[in-house]
Amino acid sequence: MAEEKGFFKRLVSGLTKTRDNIVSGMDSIFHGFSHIDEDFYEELEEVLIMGDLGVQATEDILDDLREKVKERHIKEPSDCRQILIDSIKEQMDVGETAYEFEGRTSVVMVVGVNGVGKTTTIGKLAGKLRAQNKKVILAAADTFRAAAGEQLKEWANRAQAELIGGQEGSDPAAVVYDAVQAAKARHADVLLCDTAGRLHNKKNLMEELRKMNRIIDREYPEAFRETLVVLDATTGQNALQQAKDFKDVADITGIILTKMDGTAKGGIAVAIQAELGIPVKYIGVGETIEDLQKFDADTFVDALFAVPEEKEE
Ligand SMILES: Nc1nc2c(ncn2[C@@H]2O[C@H](COP(=O)(O)OP(=O)(O)OP(=O)(O)O)[C@@H](O)[C@H]2O)c(=O)[nH]1
Repeated sequence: MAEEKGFFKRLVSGLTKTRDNIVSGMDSIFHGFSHIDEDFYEELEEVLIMGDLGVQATEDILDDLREKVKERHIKEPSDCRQILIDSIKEQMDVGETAYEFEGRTSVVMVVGVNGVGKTTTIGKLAGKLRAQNKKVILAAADTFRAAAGEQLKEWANRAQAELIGGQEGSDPAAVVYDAVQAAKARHADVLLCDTAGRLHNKKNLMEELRKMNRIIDREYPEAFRETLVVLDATTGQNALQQAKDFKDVADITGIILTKMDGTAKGGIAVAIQAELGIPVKYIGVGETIEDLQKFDADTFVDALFAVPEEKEE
């Protein structure tokens, strides 16, 4: 319980810039307007768009707000605050997020373009699983980028996980094949595959991912499967676009949003869940191995709209 409280506090403080960007703007609208009119909705719309909630989610949230204002005969702008909070939660609802792979023999494919924090995130995830006493193997199947393998090796050491790699420029599918054999032989709980994410050639990327998936299907049919996309929250709408692009080429089961600490663009989590219906499973909140947290939309929205002073003890 105390830990939960600490977690919420940290989340509240980590979201300071996002809060300044979205909630402060909203609150000044709720207090600045004396009645609810078109200008009121327009200004709210601007704040939501500027807060990276995305065009689609913003429209849906405001449609819902308009409807409820009408239904409930609401006159006071400030009475809209709670409706808006509930509406954001509703738009983000993707059902209960499952973390089944954490408790089963599984293969987790991790995709994401260079620079988003993919390697760091895989290291953190390996650390998290190791802390649960799982046997973890990492596959360095991002053979395209020089030094990616080296960096992953460091993380593997840190997390005490085993690393299966290949030569730079070698076939990623061959690395995955070797890693699957190792995972089976050593009775690994989770095989985490660091795969390349070069989005400029979607057809090749799709082929590459298909090839890897075929190998896993054939060689390791008993393994539970998960495909996670790593996105950099600080890139806002670009992150949303990347998620869409990856969704086009693979069956994405979850998203990891990195660099949520200190960004003003945390609203992107709303856009991703509302527009794509894919759960954000984890958020990165710093550079160390402990800085990966499970994401829960309701807690996120509550933390975003929390008044920080009130949460201090
Ligand atoms: N503040 C912060 N920094 C992070 C987070 N995740 C990653 N980083 C940093 O982002 C930088 C890039 O991370 P890498 O893991 O090298 O990301 P990458 O370049 O995507 O790796 P590849 O995809 O393998 O090329 C590093 O300096 C990380 O420490 C996070 O959640 N918060």
